[in-house]
Amino acid sequence: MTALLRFDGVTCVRGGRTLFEQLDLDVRAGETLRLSGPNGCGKSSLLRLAAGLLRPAAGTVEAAPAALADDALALDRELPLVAALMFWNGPDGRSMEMLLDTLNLGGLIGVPVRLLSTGQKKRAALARIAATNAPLWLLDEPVNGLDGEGFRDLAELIDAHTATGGAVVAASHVELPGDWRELELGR
Ligand SMILES: Nc1ncnc2c1ncn2[C@@H]1O[C@H](COP(=O)(O)OP(=O)(O)OP(=O)(O)O)[C@@H](O)[C@H]1O
Repeated sequence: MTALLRFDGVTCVRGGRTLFEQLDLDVRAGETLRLSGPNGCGKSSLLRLAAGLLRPAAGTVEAAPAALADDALALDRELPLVAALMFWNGPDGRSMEMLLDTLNLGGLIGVPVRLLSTGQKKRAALARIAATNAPLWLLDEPVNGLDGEGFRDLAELIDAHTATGGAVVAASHVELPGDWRELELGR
């Protein structure tokens, strides 16, 4: 199996504080990894390292093309939802119609992004990730704001992604639907 993410002896320092040291990690095609641990232990920082947005203080990070969903919605707030999402629709990305349907966003395609509710924005962020053709999904607290149905929709999206050779790394304080390998930081 191909590794879509590999950390080799990675040390992460932020604001002069060492969050983790000498971390080795492999995430392969078809795998899902949940990052857990207390507030401030470095879960989001690990995702940013994987996305190439942060440099390790030591060690190396190798990653396949990645899509990150964190606090930044990264969708034009003034555009109707479907137009904002189309910006991210990679040439080999999933069909937008199928995505909107899976995430129960079909009725909102003409609504400007800024008017979406918290849970709808979360769904839109997940649609953005899935609209790219990035094999590695990096999700920061993906179920925050989602209702029970959203939880199931996320599971369906992740299953489809891993079944087609993708991988997912998610930082979450709560259990996520499906089978996840777990990495606890800050111990
Ligand atoms: N830009 C920055 N400059 C300096 N320190 C930062 C920066 N961003 C984050 N930190 C610090 O790095 C540490 C880890 O933050 P991070 O967001 O990775 O934690 P986390 O495990 O995701 O936390 P939470 O569970 O609260 O989301 C925190 O102490 C935070 O204050």
